[in-house]
Amino acid sequence: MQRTRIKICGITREEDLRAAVAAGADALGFVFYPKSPRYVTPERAGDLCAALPPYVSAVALFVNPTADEVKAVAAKAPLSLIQFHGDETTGECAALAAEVARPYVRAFRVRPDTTQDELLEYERANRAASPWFSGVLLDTYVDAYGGAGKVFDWSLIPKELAPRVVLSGGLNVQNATDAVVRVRPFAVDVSSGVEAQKGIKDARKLAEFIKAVRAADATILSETSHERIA
Ligand SMILES: O=C(O)c1ccccc1N[C@@H]1O[C@H](COP(=O)(O)O)[C@@H](O)[C@H]1O
Repeated sequence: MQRTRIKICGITREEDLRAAVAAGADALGFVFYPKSPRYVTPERAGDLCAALPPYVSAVALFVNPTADEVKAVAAKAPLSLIQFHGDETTGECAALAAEVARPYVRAFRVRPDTTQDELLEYERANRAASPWFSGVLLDTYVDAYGGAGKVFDWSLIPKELAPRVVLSGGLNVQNATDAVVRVRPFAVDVSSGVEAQKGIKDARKLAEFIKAVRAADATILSETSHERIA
């Protein structure tokens, strides 16, 4: 069993970046969607990324970007991965990622009537579309693009897809352990659940969130080693 990877999204300040890294985050997200309260300019992201140690990834989150916007970010900040979180098409994501030669995850915003077949087909089609496609991120459908703090029904996630997905949408200190034990995703992504206010992280919530995910990892490990012995 691998440990669950953790991304903290919506970093706008160096002290939050340092707190997330100190707490054990694997990846940090920078939001390049001007309407978000967590928006940072490409220049600001570049400055913040200068404080990143090795082996911690920088993720660039876009909502319906132009090629020039993606290129401007790639030129200013050392991003490892793109997160497309808007209404981009499969082909647009593939073309934009190829243009800057970066892997990407693509958000699917889950509705109450989303089917398991729809989610499996979404992953299949994206994987077929581009060698830069890295995986599906599942968020909750709301009347906005993201960072809304709303949970969706995790039982909609197909069992065979779960080990490859990034689970997001309304995760927080209270539900993180349960989310990981129930879904067993590859990674989790949190933004508003570890904030003191919009765009400002809370160092204590960050540390507790990461502890809660690690507690889930320990539970899963002990369950799987019991299964192996039995
Ligand atoms: O964080 C934002 O401001 C944001 C804006 C536009 C699209 C996505 C955004 N964030 C992503 O939304 C999900 C869920 O966030 P939350 O934990 O429920 O607040 C997450 O993947 C963020 O990366």
